[in-house]
Amino acid sequence: MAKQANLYSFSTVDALAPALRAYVISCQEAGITRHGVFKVAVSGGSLPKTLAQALLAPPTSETDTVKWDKWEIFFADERAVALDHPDSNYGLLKSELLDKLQLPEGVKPPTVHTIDTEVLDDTQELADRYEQTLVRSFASRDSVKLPIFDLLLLGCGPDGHTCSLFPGHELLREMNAWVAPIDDSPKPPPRRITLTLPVVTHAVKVAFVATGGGKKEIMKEIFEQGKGLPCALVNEGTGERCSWFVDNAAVEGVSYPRRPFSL
Ligand SMILES: O=C(O)[C@H](O)[C@@H](O)[C@H](O)[C@H](O)COP(=O)(O)O
Repeated sequence: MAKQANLYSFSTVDALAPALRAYVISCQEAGITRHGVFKVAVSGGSLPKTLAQALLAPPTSETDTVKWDKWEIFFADERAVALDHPDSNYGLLKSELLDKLQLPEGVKPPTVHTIDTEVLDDTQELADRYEQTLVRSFASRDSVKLPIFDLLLLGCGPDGHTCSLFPGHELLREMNAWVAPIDDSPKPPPRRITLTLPVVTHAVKVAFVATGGGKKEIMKEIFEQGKGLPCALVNEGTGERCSWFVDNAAVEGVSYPRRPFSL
């Protein structure tokens, strides 16, 4: 039987954060070994806050280092708004994490790939331009069928959506584009762009962060039934390459086996 997603559950977000940090750093090291940089995409929602808690903590050993200068940060999904708009995922990551980095002198900040805000009125063009950004980073679209992120850091919505891939939406069937527009997102704001499912499932590693009791019903559905929910499709498409970092409240009553966290 194919190996399944890892479910790591912690008593609190405070207990989850150090494990998430260790996991991200191990993905960073693998990325640097593979191609000299760490290519990671992040979502919006509550993720940037938890990520900041994990990554802004002081190092506990010599190898426990976030090598920011090697990071290339992309957005797993982004809202079609200006970068300083309160709905911007970039804006959220900036205020929660990027603005708080204390880089030693001479260390360059991470490279952050934002959307092209010149074309906010046209989500197809916005998606196409973001795809071109990916093409430039991941080599030409002709030579690479799909980009391979070192890590995707994702959230899980109360309806089982992830990135801006919503249950039952036609975007789940998109097999060609790397980045797609959506104009009718059920979660506001409606106009967004998102990585497509094949890109998500092609990543070296995928990590979900889901916390709080508000997630327990959907976690039951994802892990016990699946029913074509976007998060379940990611689990199926990635198997053991996928890891869930959750708190106990989010998986109360979920029968899927938890694993003790280890790298
Ligand atoms: O921009 C977005 O809306 C997100 O990328 C979205 O996919 C988010 O990750 C989930 O809705 C979970 O959000 P929470 O972590 O806040 O529940």
